Amino acid sequence: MKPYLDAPTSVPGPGRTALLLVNLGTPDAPTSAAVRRYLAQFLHDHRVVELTRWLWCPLLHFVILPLRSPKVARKYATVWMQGGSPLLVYGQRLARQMQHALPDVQVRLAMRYGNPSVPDVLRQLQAEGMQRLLVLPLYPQYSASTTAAVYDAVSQELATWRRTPELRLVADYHLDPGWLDALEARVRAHWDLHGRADRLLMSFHGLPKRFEAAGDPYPRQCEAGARALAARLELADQDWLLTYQSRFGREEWLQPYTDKTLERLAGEGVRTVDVVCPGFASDCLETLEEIAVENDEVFRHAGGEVLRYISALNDEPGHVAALSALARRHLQGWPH
Ligand SMILES: C=CC1=C(C)c2cc3[nH]c(cc4nc(cc5[nH]c(cc1n2)c(C)c5CCC(=O)O)C(CCC(=O)O)=C4C)c(C)c3C=C
Ligand SMILES: [Fe+2]
Ligand SMILES: [Fe+2]
Repeated sequence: MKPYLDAPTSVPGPGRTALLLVNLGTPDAPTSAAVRRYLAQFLHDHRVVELTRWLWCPLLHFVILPLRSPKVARKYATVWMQGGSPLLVYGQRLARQMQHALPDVQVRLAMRYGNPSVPDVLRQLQAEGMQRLLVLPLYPQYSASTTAAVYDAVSQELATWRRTPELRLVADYHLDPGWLDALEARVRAHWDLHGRADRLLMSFHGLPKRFEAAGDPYPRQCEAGARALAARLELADQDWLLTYQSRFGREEWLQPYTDKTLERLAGEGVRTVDVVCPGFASDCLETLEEIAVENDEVFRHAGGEVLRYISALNDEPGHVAALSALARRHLQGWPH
């Protein structure tokens, strides 16, 4: 029998209720070794890659990690910030702002893969006397590959505790009015500054098409959120498009693909596009590099003139307010 991690005998600190924000994760450094460590953890998760390990492990260890790690490390180096990876830096700023908005709750950020890890942060909270835990995965749309993987990490850690906290898990917030308000304001602020492009592209992280057939609600939630945002922005059908980015591997992913759509639009004579990525709570490699650099090149190479990337909500006051209000609602009925 595995020994359980015992609760501390005296419970210090004011916060009995904790809010754990969890994002996907990121390497500790923009180096090949650090990226390899991170990708190895990420791509071993059965929620992310469902292939049998007899097949996947040799491919991962002998082909994907050696080839991909140095390449991806070079990309991370181009977006790296003073305090680390953008995903981590913006996440920490968001957590800090939300702590101000929720002073009676201990607000922490963890990463599903890499650091600060979910087990490490949960143990810190346990040492501080946590009795109730609300987990808010920073994914507006639910997917088994992201949201459920966060649930797994939390429950795997709590399975080793003798005294577990009361637990609530947020599934998604893809139609949350406060979150939509923040997104709408973000796009309108961009338009006020730069004017409107010919099209607004709403680009979401993709998923193998197989996930949709298996019942993952992700694509439906992306569509519903995109339609709601378009309605708030008073866009006509021909003025906006929903696309999926960040394909990984050879199989078919959700379509239409972002890069192919940009090529097509340029070919049809569209000169300018604004791109917003409503599935990313924080800017990261997939927005700052893949959209703002790679897809900008794709669009211009195909004859487009300007691709303007509209940054993620990050630690904007509207985002802080929306997620804090959302957390408040989920905390209802719990004493602090
Ligand atoms: C926002 C939702 C996300 C979904 C859904 C998602 C699914 C998914 N991703 C991969 C493979 C990779 N994703 C990578 C990076 C990455 N993915 C998300 C979000 C979602 N992924 C974020 C926020 C990030 C950025 C991390 C950062 O540090 O900036 C990567 C790593 C980068 C690379 O090697 O290209 C991979 C790999 C799969 C296979 C998948 C669904 C099954
Ligand atoms: Fe392996
Ligand atoms: Fe991803």
